[in-house]
Amino acid sequence: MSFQHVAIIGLGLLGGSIGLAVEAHLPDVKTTGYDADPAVRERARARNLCGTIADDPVEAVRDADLVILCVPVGAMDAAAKAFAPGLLPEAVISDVGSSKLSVSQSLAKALPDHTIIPAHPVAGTEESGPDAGFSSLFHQRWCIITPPDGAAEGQIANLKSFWQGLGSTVEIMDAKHHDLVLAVTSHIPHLIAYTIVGTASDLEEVTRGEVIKYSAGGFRDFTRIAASDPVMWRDVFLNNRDAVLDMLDRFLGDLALMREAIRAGDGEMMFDQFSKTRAIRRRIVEQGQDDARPDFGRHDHE
Ligand SMILES: NC(=O)C1=CN([C@@H]2O[C@H](COP(=O)(O)OP(=O)(O)OC[C@H]3O[C@@H](n4cnc5c(N)ncnc54)[C@H](O)[C@@H]3O)[C@@H](O)[C@H]2O)C=CC1
Ligand SMILES: O=C(O)C(=O)Cc1ccc(O)cc1
Repeated sequence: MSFQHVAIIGLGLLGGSIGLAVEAHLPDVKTTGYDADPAVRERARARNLCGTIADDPVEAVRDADLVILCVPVGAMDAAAKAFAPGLLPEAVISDVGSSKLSVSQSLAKALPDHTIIPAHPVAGTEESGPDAGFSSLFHQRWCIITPPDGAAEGQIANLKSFWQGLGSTVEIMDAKHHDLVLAVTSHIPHLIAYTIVGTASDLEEVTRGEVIKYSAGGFRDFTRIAASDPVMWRDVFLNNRDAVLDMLDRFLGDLALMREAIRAGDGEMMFDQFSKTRAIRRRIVEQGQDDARPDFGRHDHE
């Protein structure tokens, strides 16, 4: 049986978007939301992000058959402990965290008597907070579900059809593998953006306004990513340390090869490398996965 009452814990970009998407696509499913920040709850009420906004985490999950944690990965444990006393015994617990292994382990520890099926909608923007959410965020985006060993097939299928209902394509993956793949496709790109924007602004010359003035170059694309939420990304690097360090070593090795090519004037090496990466970009665009434009798909954004 599919879920009938979803509790959403954390009403920022992801939580708010889930609330709006359920209303738009699964109107028979009831939603109750909760956020630890009263100002966020107020905005959530004003925007009707959920059918009901509760002022208490225990009240928020009462009667819910699916609870989705939409808080920074470092806050999952505290958020789960706060609503635990209100849970139905049969409630399924899921989340949307950007890293999966440590979240899976901390939720299993915080809620030992419940079924936990973590997930990661690979859909987002650099914005955050209750005003950032929009109902089409998950359209034609991947959602990766990472069920622990022994999770009930029926509950996995229910979660899968929930995300399909919001417009996503679902993939099932092992949590550790997820963390390795996302380290290279999402976490390290964010780290590079944060670093290059920091490096540029630390330089004496560019602090005189030139960063902004000439930002039409490649730098501008990095500034979008580097504007992402600092709490969320701090938590991702604290919680996916091993996979990020592993992939960072690989990346730094490749960067050192590029430095050598530049030092040696090896134009052939650079041309070959840049041609390969251009082909990758063209493949992504052909597959319709170019969502880099900030306003992509936000038809209902207020
Ligand atoms: N921003 C993005 O593009 C994406 C984010 N994610 C993941 O989704 C999760 C949420 O991210 P966003 O919605 O972007 O963040 P956000 O900052 O927009 O919203 C998070 C909300 O959680 C609330 N919160 C923090 N601790 C809490 C607690 N203990 N109990 C209740 N509420 C609490 C905050 O007050 C805030 O309103 C993170 O785990 C992130 O890794 C996943 C995919 C994309
Ligand atoms: O804004 C962007 O380009 C993103 O990469 C959004 C994003 C951020 C974190 C995720 O776990 C998934 C997607």
